Amino acid sequence: MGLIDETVSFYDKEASCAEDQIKCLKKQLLQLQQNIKNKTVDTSQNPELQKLVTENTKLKHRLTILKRAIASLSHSQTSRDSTRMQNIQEILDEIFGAAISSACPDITDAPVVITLSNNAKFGDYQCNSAMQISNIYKQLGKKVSPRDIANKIVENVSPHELVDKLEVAGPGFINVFVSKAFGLRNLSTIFTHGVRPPPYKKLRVVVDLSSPNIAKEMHVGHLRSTIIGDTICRLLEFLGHDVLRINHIGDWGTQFGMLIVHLQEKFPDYLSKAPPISDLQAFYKESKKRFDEDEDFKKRAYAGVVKLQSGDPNYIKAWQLICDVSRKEFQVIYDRLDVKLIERGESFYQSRMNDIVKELEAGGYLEDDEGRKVMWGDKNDGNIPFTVVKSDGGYTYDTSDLATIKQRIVEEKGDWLIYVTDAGQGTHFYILFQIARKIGLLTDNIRVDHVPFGVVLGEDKKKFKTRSGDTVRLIDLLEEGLKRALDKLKEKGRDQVLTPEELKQAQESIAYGCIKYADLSHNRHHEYVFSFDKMLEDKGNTAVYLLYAYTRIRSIARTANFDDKKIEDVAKSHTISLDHEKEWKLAKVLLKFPEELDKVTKDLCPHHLCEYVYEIATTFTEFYDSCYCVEKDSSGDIVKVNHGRILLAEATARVMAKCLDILGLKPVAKM
Ligand SMILES: NC(=[NH2+])NCCC[C@H](N)C(=O)O
Repeated sequence: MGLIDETVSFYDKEASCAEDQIKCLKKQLLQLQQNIKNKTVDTSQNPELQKLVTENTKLKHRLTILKRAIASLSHSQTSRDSTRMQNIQEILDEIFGAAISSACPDITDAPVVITLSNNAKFGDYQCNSAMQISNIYKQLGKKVSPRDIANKIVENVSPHELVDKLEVAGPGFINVFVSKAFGLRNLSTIFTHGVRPPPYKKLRVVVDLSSPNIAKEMHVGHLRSTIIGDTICRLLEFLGHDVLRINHIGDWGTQFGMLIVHLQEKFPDYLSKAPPISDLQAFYKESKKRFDEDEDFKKRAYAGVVKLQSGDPNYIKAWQLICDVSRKEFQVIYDRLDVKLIERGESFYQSRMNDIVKELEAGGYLEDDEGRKVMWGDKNDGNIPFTVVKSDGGYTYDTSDLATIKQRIVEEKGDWLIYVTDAGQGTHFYILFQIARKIGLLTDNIRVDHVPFGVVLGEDKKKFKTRSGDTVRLIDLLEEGLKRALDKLKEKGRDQVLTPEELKQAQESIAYGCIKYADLSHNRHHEYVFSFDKMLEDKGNTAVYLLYAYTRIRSIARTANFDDKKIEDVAKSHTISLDHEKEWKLAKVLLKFPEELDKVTKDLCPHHLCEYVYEIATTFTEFYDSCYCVEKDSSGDIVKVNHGRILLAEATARVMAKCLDILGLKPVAKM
């Protein structure tokens, strides 16, 4: 046998030996998997395995403890920041997390379940982990009662300023009572440093909102996107993030071919004299009619798109003229609603679309589909592919969003991308994110959200339309809101009391406030019925109720003749009063502010915040009904002022003001 043969046979043997080992390991693995499935890992047969499993459990456990320690360390460093309110839920998660790890060292990743208590008798928060942990023990063949576990957890909770008292109740609930000292210290930061959220890691967030289309109607769907998107931006800005508010207007579609050619043919001197196209919708309809009926025109329109997209100066000029008309109309709406946006429409991405198409092509991602170039996300999930290039070589909405996501990640260095559109575009964004992951653009450290919302219905529960069946013009809608708000104010006789200027401010505050709030207070996933009558009611969770409630709270300090300066002084010399049951109840609602913000940050559903601000208003009424702040005698002279309560009322007003501000509502001093 030659040297080569010998070597070959040696490696042959090695290989078959390795193969045997693999087979053996596979068998063991299979056995193990089977055992795990049957939840009866019989390690007693194999002491080696048993050792490994124990070792593994210990390691995992140490890892959990370490992770929690790191989290609590980094948190306690920031939470010692005495200039901000703290998130109670988060603190409880941490201290109970640590206590549970110590109490149940034999369980890895034991569940830490902390909820708000729905009955003050049972404390303010509850830890409900013991029941679940008892079940886990049961599966492991150990019988431990939830109550025993709960007691053990309580023994292991290290003392914290937040916790006044812990109580084991019922089958094994742990009731947590928040301490007044903690409450007082937290609420006092409102006077020393203003209403501030707990610290968040600053992120670069790109929010795509509003995004109407040039020359087409800006409809209620765009209004929803504007309102919901604006609130999300306001929230994230308040949390200290760096937010880029992008208005991705549709300014580059094929409709421009027909619009421009129609403009050129109807107003040949458009380059020197501004064409009368202020009614752009009518102009759009005219050109669309020609486009549909006249084959020749259609051809010229298609050629027009090509000219525009290749940058022909005359076409660009015409395009700008048309865009400007729409732009001005949009701006009127944004100004009225006080929404700030950066316009960056589809046209911005023209060259970037060329680039991304080239990249996808080079990466071998594109498939030919009857002349179209398509790209799949996950082929197995039943969705259709993206059309990246049409058969005529043009790009699509899909292509433009591939460019937006790349631009926002690569150029804007976004840590978090948010797209606010109607729910009908859900699949589009689902596929977009899949593709972005597939090409390595979207990585795990970047958060992306499509924020969908349901359709707006009329009171007849059908699609929101005017009586004649046309889409409702937003400007008309806002005008009607103004008219109805004024009627409401007059009905209450406010026109007799307020100055014309005050009346106008109240009218605008109510009109725009109620339109925004009606939208925001509904779970955005559902459709909602647009009803001026409902939104202008002054009872229940409406903007009108809240704006009135807020003004009333603000006026309390005024009755005591306290101005801002005086309140600052009082805040230095007195403490917020928390003794009365209703005072403490109100205070605890205010203390929830950080966790309410956190909730909205997680699921981007603003209705949580609406429910919260409503809770503040109703709890305040309860407090005010049983606790006097300013006492006057029969002649109206002040006989007693309760400084601590005025401070509590003022703290309430400030938290409420912050919530209203995030919701885009503008309270006025008098209404
Ligand atoms: N990047 C985006 N796709 N943003 C949303 C655009 C919305 C689109 N213009 C429409 O009216 O439906």
